[in-house]
Order: sequence, then structure tokens, then C-alpha cells
Amino acid sequence: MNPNIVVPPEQSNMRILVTGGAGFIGSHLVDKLMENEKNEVIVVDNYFTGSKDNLRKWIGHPRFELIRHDVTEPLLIEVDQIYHLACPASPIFYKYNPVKTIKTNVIGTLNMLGLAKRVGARILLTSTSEVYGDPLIHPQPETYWGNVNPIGVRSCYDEGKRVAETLMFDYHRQHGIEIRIARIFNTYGPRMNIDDGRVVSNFIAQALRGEPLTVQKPGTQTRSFCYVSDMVDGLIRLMEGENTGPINIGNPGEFTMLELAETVKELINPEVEIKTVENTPDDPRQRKPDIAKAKELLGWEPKVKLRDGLPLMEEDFRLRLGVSKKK
Ligand SMILES: NC(=O)c1ccc[n+]([C@@H]2O[C@H](COP(=O)([O-])OP(=O)(O)OC[C@H]3O[C@@H](n4cnc5c(N)ncnc54)[C@H](O)[C@@H]3O)[C@@H](O)[C@H]2O)c1
Ligand SMILES: O=c1ccn([C@@H]2O[C@H](COP(=O)(O)OP(=O)(O)O[C@H]3OC[C@@H](O)[C@H](O)[C@H]3O)[C@@H](O)[C@H]2O)c(=O)[nH]1
Repeated sequence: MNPNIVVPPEQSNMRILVTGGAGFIGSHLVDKLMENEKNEVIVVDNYFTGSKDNLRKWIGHPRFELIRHDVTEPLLIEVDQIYHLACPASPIFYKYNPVKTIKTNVIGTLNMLGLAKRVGARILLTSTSEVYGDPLIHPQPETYWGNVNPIGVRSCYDEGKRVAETLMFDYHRQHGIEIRIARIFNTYGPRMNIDDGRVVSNFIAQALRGEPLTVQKPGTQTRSFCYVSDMVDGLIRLMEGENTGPINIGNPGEFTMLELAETVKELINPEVEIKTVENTPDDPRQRKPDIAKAKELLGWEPKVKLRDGLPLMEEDFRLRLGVSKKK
């Protein structure tokens, strides 16, 4: 840019890096950020679980850039904000290559913090409710230290995210980096991978394909489900606010897996069977966010109820699976 041209601050663009932006939550976040004409958005992604298809409407846009990059390798790019979402979220995928998952969480977050330090960027980490492990305190407040197995099959993710949070706070205390930490609870919505193995995507795909809904034992375990548009709103409020977090972002509406299956059956395919199948080790028995901090510090709370969010996801899956609605 010509050094003689002074761009008034109110016109200067905000350069925003979204790692993992080709993924489920990331691509919805990009959609929202791009609505603001002052934002330039750069996505880096290795397409392990994400897809360029999720961003096709932005490719070629003058304020958007997509770079194939694995965050376990250093990255140098001039940005003002970093939304660090790069990490496989589905348990099936994060267990597929556990060493890579923990590298992504530890080395990937180290690389992004190094970048934030170098360019003076504010950085937000999408941590997870899994940092609470199999919680003994219910619902989970941010002050709860958790109950996590350090050597289990989920530890690459659960402990990986805990170390990522540790690194965020160490860079904050040692180098004064501006950090934001979101503890995201189960999130669902359009663009979830149809076969990524997560419960909401599984049940909807099974209902549409006429296959039995696979409730993993005991079926009484609970989760709380946040619709993706509420999640994106919460992440942006956290980034734009003045609080480091960690802050729980999730919907306190808690359901057993059996209740979820019955709801999907009722709303999408009343003929479909429900069957109980084996579960995997260390599956948390209960999970529900205490969102008092999000309400108080971000002025945020979820708006979309599960019974309103599921039909929106059904519509997306029908389109992608080519299954029309029965008259
Ligand atoms: N969806 C949820 O319920 C949920 C809950 C808690 C936390 N989170 C967190 O939110 C973030 C986004 O989750 P999501 O549901 O969109 O998952 P996702 O798997 O759809 O998205 C993750 C994205 O990161 C990319 N990625 C993975 N490893 C990478 C690497 N080493 N380098 C570059 N890119 C990489 C993937 O290709 C994908 O595009 C993740 O950090 C996840 O841990 C999600
Ligand atoms: O087909 C299925 C899949 C899953 N389940 C059950 O549904 C519950 C939720 O399982 P999911 O795989 O959807 O997700 P999890 O709750 O294990 O992890 C999820 O929340 C925490 C995030 O960090 C993870 O990224 C997200 O995937 C588990 O109890 C699981 O056993 C079923 O009953 N049937």
C-alpha cells in the first residue's frame, strides 16, 4: 500500500484468521464474519474433517482467502484476530489418530499462540466441555476442575484441550497475549458431516435412511445440545468482549440419548426403530453447562430449542442425501 495514503482507522479492515474454518462450526463462523464488510477472513485448514465445499460461496471473494495448512506446522501471516478451531471434533475422528489429535491441540495451539505473539493478535481457543471429563459436579461451572482420565482413548482430545487452555493462560500471563477461551458444549446444525459419528448427525441420517437409531449404552447418559447459530453468536461476543474466559457456551437443555432418539423418531420418521448398541470407554455419563457467566459477561444465551433446531438440520440432510419429505 502507498505509504503516503493514510487509511483512517474507522475504514481499516479487521484481518481475521480462522483455523479449522472449513469445518462445521468454522464455516458458519466464516459466514457470520463475512457479513461485516470491514472484515477480511483467512481460513487455514488441512481438510481432515472439513471441506472446501463448506466455504464454496466465499472462494474468489476479495475479502476471503483459503489456505491449505496444517496448524502443527508454523504459520506467519499478518492478522488482528485468530479464531483457533482447528481440531477434529467427532470422537470417531479424534480417536482415529490420537497422536495427531494431541499434536494438533498442543503443537497447533503453540504455533497459533506464537503467531499471536509475533503479530500482536487477539486469539480465541474453542475448547470443550470435555475438559470436565466425566463430571462429578452437575451442571458444570467454569470453576470445576474436572474428572479426566489422563491415559484413556479420549485423552488425546480431553487432555489435549486442557493443555491448550494451559498454554493460552501461560502466554497470557508470561507475554501479555490477549486470549479468549470458549468451552463449547455439544453443537449441532447444517453442514455437520453426515457420517462423522456424532449422535445428532447419526440419528438424523439413520432416520432419513430408515435405519435403526443406534442408542449407545446405557442410553440414560445426558448431553445438552446447542444450535450452531447460537454457538457462532457466542464465539463472536466472546472475541469482541473484554473477558478472557474460560466461558461455557452451550444450551442448558439436557436430554438423555434415549429422549433424543425418541424426539428424532417423532419429528423425522415415526416408523424408525430404536436399538441399543455398545458404547466406547470413558463416555461421560452426564453433561450440562452452567451458563451464568455467558449470560452475565457476554449478554448471551441460546435462542434455538432442540425441537426447532432439529428440523433445520433435517432439511440440510435431506438435501445432501437426496431424500424427499414423504407427503
Ligand atoms: N461441534 C461440537 O459439538 C464441539 C464441541 C466442543 C468443542 N468443539 C470444538 O470446536 C472446533 C470446531 O469443531 P467442529 O464441530 O466444527 O469440528 P470439525 O471437525 O467439523 O472442524 C474442525 C476443522 O479443523 C480442521 N483441522 C483438523 N485438524 C487440523 C490441523 N491439524 N490443521 C488444520 N486444520 C485442521 C478440520 O479439517 C476441520 O475443518 C474444534 O476445535 C472442536 O474441538 C466442537
Ligand atoms: O450413534 C450414536 C452416537 C453417539 N451416541 C452417544 O451420544 C453421546 C454423545 O456422543 P457424541 O459422539 O455425539 O459426542 P460427545 O458428547 O462424545 O462429544 C461431543 O461433545 C464434546 C465435544 O468436544 C466433541 O467435539 C463433540 O463431538 C454419547 O453418550 C454417545 O455414546 C449414541 O448414543 N449413538
